[in-house]
Amino acid sequence: MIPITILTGFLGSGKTTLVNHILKGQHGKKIAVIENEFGEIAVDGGLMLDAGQEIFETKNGCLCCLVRGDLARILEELVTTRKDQFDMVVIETTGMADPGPVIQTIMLNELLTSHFAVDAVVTMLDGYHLDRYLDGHHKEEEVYQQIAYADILLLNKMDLLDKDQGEQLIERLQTLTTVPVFTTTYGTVHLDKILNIGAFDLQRLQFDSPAHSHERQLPMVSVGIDIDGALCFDKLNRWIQSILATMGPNIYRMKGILHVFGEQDRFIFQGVHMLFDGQQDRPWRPDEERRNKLVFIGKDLNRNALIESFKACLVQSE
Ligand SMILES: Nc1nc2c(ncn2[C@@H]2O[C@H](COP(=O)(O)OP(=O)(O)OP(=O)(O)O)[C@@H](O)[C@H]2O)c(=O)[nH]1
Repeated sequence: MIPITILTGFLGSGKTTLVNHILKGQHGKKIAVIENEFGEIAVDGGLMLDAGQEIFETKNGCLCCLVRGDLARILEELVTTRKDQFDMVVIETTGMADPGPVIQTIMLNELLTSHFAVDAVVTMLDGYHLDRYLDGHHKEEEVYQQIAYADILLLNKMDLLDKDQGEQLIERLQTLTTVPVFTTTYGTVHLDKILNIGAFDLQRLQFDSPAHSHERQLPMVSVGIDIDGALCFDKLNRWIQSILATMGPNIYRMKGILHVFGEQDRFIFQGVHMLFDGQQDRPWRPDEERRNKLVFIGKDLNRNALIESFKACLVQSE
């Protein structure tokens, strides 16, 4: 049986960072990684190493693919046409999902159950924002669900916490679940701790969320922008400052690949609430269309204001 690891975790917790760690690692294992994303515009494919086609091979021989919806089809294709090319699978679920439907997709399909076995649900947690998601006004049911489903927890972003904060979070997690908690920074974890460990426990599928609440939560929405044209860097900077100041608490996740005027390199930006990171990336390829692709995921986002204020950063709008 081929083991499947289901990697889950809330928006911006560090799942894609861990996937890149797996794809880059010289671990000698043949791993097929399947990415699944939420958001109007697919950005993760562009942020992953060597993305470009539906299934591709990375430098260390891992297979990788990007799925929007049809998980069963991709797994069937892997097992019927590429079975000798990998010996384990990692599925990265969207930050908004509880992993239940992914597990069901596998377990209710005869072809899949004859080849695959769910090995573990690994849940990535954003240590920096975790308290916020577990408490009060900003409480996120999905985070509780992802903890409840987990066979292993990875408490990530330890670089942003001091020792006491880290210990307090671990203690808090131990009141919610009995599974092992490993701490990570940028998803760096020994793969033997999370892959092919035989930790999956079907019982966890029937849990009652300890945090089930009847408070009305605002729905999570996504706003995608996909336009051509070059951006004025100064205007872009001011725009980012202003959206962080006005919408930061409501922006759970933002990410994009941008075309900055006069630059040969792609500009990548990533954000989780007020934490923002923007940097130059690899050069645009000659055959690559220089478009600006961004996605915002959050609550109570003003779609028109976001789109129109972004368009005002294009050079031709001066
Ligand atoms: N400081 C710090 N930042 C991190 C760490 N891990 C990831 N990040 C940053 O957090 C942001 C989100 O990381 P991703 O790996 O894209 O998170 P994700 O869970 O795949 O996000 P989704 O797109 O919501 O699925 C990026 O800017 C990362 O560089 C960490 O350990 N420390």
